[in-house]
Amino acid sequence: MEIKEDGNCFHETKFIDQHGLLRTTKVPVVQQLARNGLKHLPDRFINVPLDQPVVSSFVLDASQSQTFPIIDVAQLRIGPGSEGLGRAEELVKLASVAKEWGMFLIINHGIEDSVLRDVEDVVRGFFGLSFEEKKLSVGSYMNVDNMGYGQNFVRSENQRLSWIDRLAMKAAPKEASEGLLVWPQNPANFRQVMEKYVEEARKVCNHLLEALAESLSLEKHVFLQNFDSKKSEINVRVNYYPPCPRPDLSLGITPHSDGSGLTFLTQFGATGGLQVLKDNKWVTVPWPQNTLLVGVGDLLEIMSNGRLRSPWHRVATLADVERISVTLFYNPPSQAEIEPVNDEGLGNKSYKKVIVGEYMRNYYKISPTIDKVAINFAKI
Ligand SMILES: O=C(O)CCC(=O)C(=O)O
Ligand SMILES: [Fe+2]
Repeated sequence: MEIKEDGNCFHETKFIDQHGLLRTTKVPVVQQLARNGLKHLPDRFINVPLDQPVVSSFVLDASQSQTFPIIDVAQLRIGPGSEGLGRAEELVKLASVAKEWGMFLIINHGIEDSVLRDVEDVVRGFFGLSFEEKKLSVGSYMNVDNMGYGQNFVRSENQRLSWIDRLAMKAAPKEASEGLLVWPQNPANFRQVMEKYVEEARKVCNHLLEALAESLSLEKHVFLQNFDSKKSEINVRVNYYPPCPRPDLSLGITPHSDGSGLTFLTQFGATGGLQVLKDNKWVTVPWPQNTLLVGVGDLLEIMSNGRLRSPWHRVATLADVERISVTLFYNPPSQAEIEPVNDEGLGNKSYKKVIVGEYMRNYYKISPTIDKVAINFAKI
């Protein structure tokens, strides 16, 4: 089916073509297609092989879901009496789920409900605006960092598209997006709310980086030492997945691993979109509302010399309901060099020293892809 551009409802996006020329193309605003009650999926949005429809994904049953335990962050904190069994057991659970899945759910993380509710309000506020209001509220950028309001990773005129509109910005360091209108002006408190959330999330991530190291019997600072408190980067991506007429044929995000250190996620609205490849099967992550999800990124895989692996994951769409997730990508400063931890028990190093910014540039250059190959950049 041909996609009719409805008034000005398209993302105008720039990309460098294979001859190195800067090109501009227009891609449909998915939310607008859904708002217009689209009944048939336009061909451009078919982004899975036709012989591998998304419905073949696999849901954990109750017994298997024990392999995906929820981590109680309060148990991990060091306080009076916390060196006892509770903390030790929680660290064992953390090591096991992080190694097996590359991602884990957390509760009792210390981020107030009101902070999360405010995030939900501003994000829904933004996506509740008309397209014109959204365009006025925030700029669109399609640079190497994939920022602004638009589609994910547009690289050519004719490429397949994902069933998503996304809003991406750099939240830390504070001056990272100076001069760019990447923070929505509407809702007016968007930036303030998001920055508060980001700083709360940073504390949790720092704590988890220490706990992850400890859970692997490493010195607790070995990962966290790479995350300078002033220069580390936190990029925010709000993923908006409207109801999709053919969830079997169109993914919200195609398979990828995150290029980050740690990824920190919350979701609003429906659950059941995130899937991870496990033992060669796409498994729907059993992610209930009111838990947050933390994922291992490529950079942490490198720092841990592959003891932790960044999971290969994707996002399925849903037929009747919208889903929103907010992803924080927590990275060491882009000038920082990272290398696998020095640990006798690990044997040979499988990854080399890399500069974070160079790793990320390569990651963006070759993503999206059909396999986890970006990490080869750091493999020995
Ligand atoms: O929407 C989700 O649950 C996951 C999003 C994701 O994988 C990403 O933003 O990298
Ligand atoms: Fe991801």
